[in-house]
Amino acid sequence: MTDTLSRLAEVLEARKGAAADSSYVASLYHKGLNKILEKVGEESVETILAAKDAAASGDCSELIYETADLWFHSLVMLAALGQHPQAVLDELDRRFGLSGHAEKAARPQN
Ligand SMILES: N=c1c2ncn([C@@H]3O[C@H](COP(=O)(O)OP(=O)(O)OP(=O)(O)O)[C@@H](O)[C@H]3O)c2ncn1[C@@H]1O[C@H](COP(=O)(O)O)[C@@H](O)[C@H]1O
Repeated sequence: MTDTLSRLAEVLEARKGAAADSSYVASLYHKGLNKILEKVGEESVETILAAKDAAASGDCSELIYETADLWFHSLVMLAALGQHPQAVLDELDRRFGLSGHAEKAARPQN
């Protein structure tokens, strides 16, 4: 699972030097952070709507598709800000060893 994130992170990094019209990710970088954040917002809403539909119909295929779009655009956002997905996995690993109250107390301050 983490191998997929690593390979995708490598591709996202490589797209930083690419021409705007050469790929979708390159075009997002050229449009800038606001466009990337707009896409994260759009995909969040689409994921929520797909979850509501999945709960009503029992069919989760659209929910999986939209969640992949949301994860992907979140990775583009992190890459645009110089962050690797490993940082998020490290944070989840850190929380894994903490109980609810301890986790809140131990949250790193920015
Ligand atoms: N995982 C993805 C991925 N998921 C979703 N998308 C794109 O995200 C867009 C989301 O759909 P929308 O309809 O919301 O977007 P749109 O209408 O194209 O764009 P807007 O003009 O509305 O912003 C689609 O164009 C999808 O093709 C992705 N594009 C690329 N990847 C990965 O990123 C890698 C690099 O992609 P390129 O930079 O395109 O080579 C690829 O090899 C893939 O592994």
